[in-house]
Amino acid sequence: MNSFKLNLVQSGRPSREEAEEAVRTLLRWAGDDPSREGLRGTAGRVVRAYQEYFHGYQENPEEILQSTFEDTDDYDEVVILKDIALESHCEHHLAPIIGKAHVAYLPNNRVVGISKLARLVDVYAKRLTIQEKMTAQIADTLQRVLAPRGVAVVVTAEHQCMTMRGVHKRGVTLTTSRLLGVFRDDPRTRDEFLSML
Ligand SMILES: Nc1nc2c(ncn2[C@@H]2O[C@H](COP(=O)(O)OP(=O)(O)OP(=O)(O)O)[C@@H](O)[C@H]2O)c(=O)[nH]1
Ligand SMILES: [Zn+2]
Repeated sequence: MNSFKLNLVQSGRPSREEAEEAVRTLLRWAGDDPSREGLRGTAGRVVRAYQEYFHGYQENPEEILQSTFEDTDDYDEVVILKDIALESHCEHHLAPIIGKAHVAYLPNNRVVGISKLARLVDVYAKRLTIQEKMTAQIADTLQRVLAPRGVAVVVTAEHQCMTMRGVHKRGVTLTTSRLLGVFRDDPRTRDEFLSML
């Protein structure tokens, strides 16, 4: 989502009290009484949890990648950050998506602090999404901002909407990838990346 669309979403944002009331409505819909003692604080907790689950809407992924280092002694090999824990939610059922992301790039003079790669994953994961879109967004943003010689992103995750409900299939993982630049065009670089995973 670009910043213009993001602002539109934000300007229509309900108040915290309205969000809590919506949670109480869902609790009544489930068949319970939101005013009973055990549930009295639940609406507030759920809204605070939503702030965590969806904090990616408040962040600008391009800003995260702004601080780069150029003093690398001409380092020109693949940089790969593996096994980045990924916590997201599907946009169809608001159910958790739990998995891992692997992010690689081949620098073109500039490198970025490795924590920023993990932060970039989080920005897109902490929004409502589907895995294909999240994978593409992570890769495309890296390519656009750092302009490296190539980018590769692989995400493997389990979708709770397939385990807790619906088709009820446990232990199924979905793998998605986006390869750009040399990772797409040069089989040796692609193989090197895949063998490092
Ligand atoms: N491609 C893709 N599909 C997803 C992702 N997350 C959830 N889905 C799927 O989105 C689909 C939504 O399908 P619908 O038929 O509209 O919804 P539904 O009736 O709840 O579907 P079931 O899950 O089959 O019960 C389901 O097949 C989900 O498995 C994702 O990240 N990528
Ligand atoms: Zn889903």
